[in-house]
Order: sequence, then C-alpha cells, then structure tokens
Amino acid sequence: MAKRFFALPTETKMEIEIRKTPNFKGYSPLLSGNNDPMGAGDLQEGFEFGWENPNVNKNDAADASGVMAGANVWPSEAHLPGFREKVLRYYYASVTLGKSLFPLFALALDLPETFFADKTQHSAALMKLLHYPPQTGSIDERVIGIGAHTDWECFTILWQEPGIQALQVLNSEKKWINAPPIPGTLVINLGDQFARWTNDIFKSTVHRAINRSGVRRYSIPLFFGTDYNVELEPMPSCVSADRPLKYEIITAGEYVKARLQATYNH
Ligand SMILES: O=C(O)CCC(=O)C(=O)O
Ligand SMILES: [Fe+2]
Repeated sequence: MAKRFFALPTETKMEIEIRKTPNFKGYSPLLSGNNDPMGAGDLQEGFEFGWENPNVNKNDAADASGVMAGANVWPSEAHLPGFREKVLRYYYASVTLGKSLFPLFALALDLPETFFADKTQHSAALMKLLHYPPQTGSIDERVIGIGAHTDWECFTILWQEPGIQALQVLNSEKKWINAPPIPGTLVINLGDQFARWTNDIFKSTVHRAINRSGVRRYSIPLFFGTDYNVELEPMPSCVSADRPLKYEIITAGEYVKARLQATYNH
C-alpha cells in the first residue's frame, strides 16, 4: 500500500500536503522535513496520520481535542481504492501492540503495571509511511534519509523493509552501529517522552537512516506517546539530589507539536 501511495503523481500527493492540513497530517515531500538541525533536509517522503475512531466515519472529537487536534487526510478512493481501510487496519493492530507494551515499561520502572493506563486512554499514536529513494554517487552527509534525531513520544514501533540496511543507532560510545531489519521482528526505540518521565533513566535513542542500497526503501514507524493533555512530570523516584530535574514540565501534546513545527518549518 505504501508503495502504491508513493507511486502516485506528485500533484496528487501534494493535494494532501501536511502544510495544508491541521497539525501536520498528510503528505510530506522529499526534503520538506529536517530532523537534524545541522542537516540540510531529509531525503525521504512521508504520509502521516493519527488516531481516528474506527466505528464512525469521522474523527472522534474527544480523541482529537487540544493542541494536536486535527483530522487525518487521505488520498481519494478513486486514486487509491482500499488504501485508508488497509492502512488503518495495520495502524489499529500496531496501537494494540503499543498499548500492551506500556505495562512492561511500568514494571521495568518499579511502578504498578497500570501506571500508564489512565495516561494512554486516547491512543496518541502517529503513524508514518516512509519512502527513501536510494542515494547513489557521492553522498553529502548533510542530506541523508533522515538525519540524526531522537523520537518524541514514549516509544516507537518501527517496521523496516526486509533485506535493506539503512537504520543506524548511536551507541553509548558515540559510534554509529547498524540496526538491520531482522525478519519477523519490529524495532522498538525509546523516545523523549519517556526520557522526560524518567528524568533520563530511560534514554531516548539517537538514530538516523541512510539508504545506500541502490533500491527504494520503505519503513513504517508508529510513534506512541501519552495522551496529549498529560504533563510529562518525572516520577519522584527518578529525581534526587544526584539526579536533579533535567527538563521543564510541559504536556505531551505541546512537546510533540513544538517538535513537529521545528522539523517542518525549517
Ligand atoms: O526509516 C527508519 O528506519 C527510521 C525512521 C525514523 O527514525 C523516524 O521517522 O523517526
Ligand atoms: Fe526516528
């Protein structure tokens, strides 16, 4: 489905460009985003969407309220029959998987299993279909598939195209190591919301992607955060005299929106 979407004519994709839509939903063309402030733009195109109620034909107002409010936008059925339905089926399955991970993270932090339950009622989960054209010839390090960055939510569930090495992770020795796709697995990356909740006991993973495979690469991250109105306030057990508060307290929605603005208004 992602391949068929990105194969549409540019004019068709531009009809639902993120700049025309509420809160960064829709299509982002090549080089429109820049995740690394030192970079010159990300050599990827994307299609981004968030939660919508599966039982009604419009977005659930309660789920979509607040700073991140805004309906999803979709290519017309005439252009891509069945796209919305199939993509949402994968989205809902991924959201269910994501919800099942929160209790594990809570237990890892010595918190009650249900700690995140009331903070993740509305599935603040953004999914992005991504396409990276192959980069050939001499490579400008400032223009790569996606520049070095951390994700902004609690964690990311990432599907990568099998057989293509592109994703790299910065390890604790500040060296880039490959994170190749492993058949039948998904990558889980920790993000900034967890770093803020835990005052950096959970660190968000710095990563980037460069497609030098010679063929097109597709990937699908699902960025799963707490509800947008939840304050990212560190747990008391994560703050001490030796580990003073590192981050100002803001809501999850304010944080995600600020990062989206910085990425797409560069
Ligand atoms: O395409 C990938 O493997 C990584 C994508 C990514 O890091 C992102 O969209 O935040
Ligand atoms: Fe990322």
